[in-house]
Amino acid sequence: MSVANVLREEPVPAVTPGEAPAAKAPPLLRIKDVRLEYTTKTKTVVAIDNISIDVPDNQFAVIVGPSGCGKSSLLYLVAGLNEPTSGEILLGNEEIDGPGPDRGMVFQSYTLFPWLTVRENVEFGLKRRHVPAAEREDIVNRYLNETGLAAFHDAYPKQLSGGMMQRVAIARALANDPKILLMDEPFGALDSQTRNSMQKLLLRVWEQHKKTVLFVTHDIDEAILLGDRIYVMTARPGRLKEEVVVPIARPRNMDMVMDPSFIAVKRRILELLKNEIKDDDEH
Ligand SMILES: Nc1ncnc2c1ncn2[C@@H]1O[C@H](COP(=O)(O)OP(=O)(O)OP(=O)(O)O)[C@@H](O)[C@H]1O
Repeated sequence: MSVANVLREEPVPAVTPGEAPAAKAPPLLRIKDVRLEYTTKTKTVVAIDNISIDVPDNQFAVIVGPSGCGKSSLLYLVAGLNEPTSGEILLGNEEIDGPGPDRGMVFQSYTLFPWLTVRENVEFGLKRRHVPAAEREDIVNRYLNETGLAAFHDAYPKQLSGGMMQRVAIARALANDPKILLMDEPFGALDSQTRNSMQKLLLRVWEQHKKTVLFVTHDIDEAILLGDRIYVMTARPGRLKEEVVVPIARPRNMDMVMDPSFIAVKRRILELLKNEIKDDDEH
């Protein structure tokens, strides 16, 4: 559901969110005073301004914000695909200065290698790191099973639906055992039914591994369903408006979208976004 759609929903009674269990682990990801400018021939655009975020280990962190506020740009900085104009980003205690296998990426667009089978795609990073064949096979089989792909292990990407391709992308990212999974609207191109089943799958897989995730989405329901904490950004230049902790117990499922605690969090996020969405068309 888009932000605009959510904003048109009927009002619901106000409910105060309860306290979430405090995150005990120290931050795995530290984004410190980050500013990002894009300079083109004619102008300089400040995409992100002075963002500081600490994501604790084993947390599912979600970024929401108006279109063009710098969500993908922030994820690309964490991925090491671009550098901040100022500020720094630390993973563990190390400053990020380029892409690395400690970060697994899943994008909205399909990024599988078309010439490799499902199995070979999932195996790709393991092979590059010279993981022994028997171990590789165990790891790949495990993730193929967990993502429901075992029966399709010999298929090529062009034979798969969008949802199936994203399953492969998730399995491929997890097989490398990254410290953090970076997901940029991974279900944004899927129809709503496939999207729901992918959310279910991701919840199931995440409950199992509790891998730290940084997930970008426009979909507020998706953010609350998946996230432990949601970072709400302002319109461009993107700044952190508020960190909203999601006080909803796990395991979670789709039925929870009608729970008072879910609705209370949604109201809070919509309130935070209300003044930001107005500028949407300018980007
Ligand atoms: N390579 C680039 N050169 C110049 N400007 C850019 C570049 N990439 C992004 N921008 C601008 O930076 C701002 C942030 O873009 P970004 O894609 O990070 O936002 P977003 O929040 O992910 O947007 P959306 O929700 O629409 O996907 C936008 O105004 C965009 O036009």
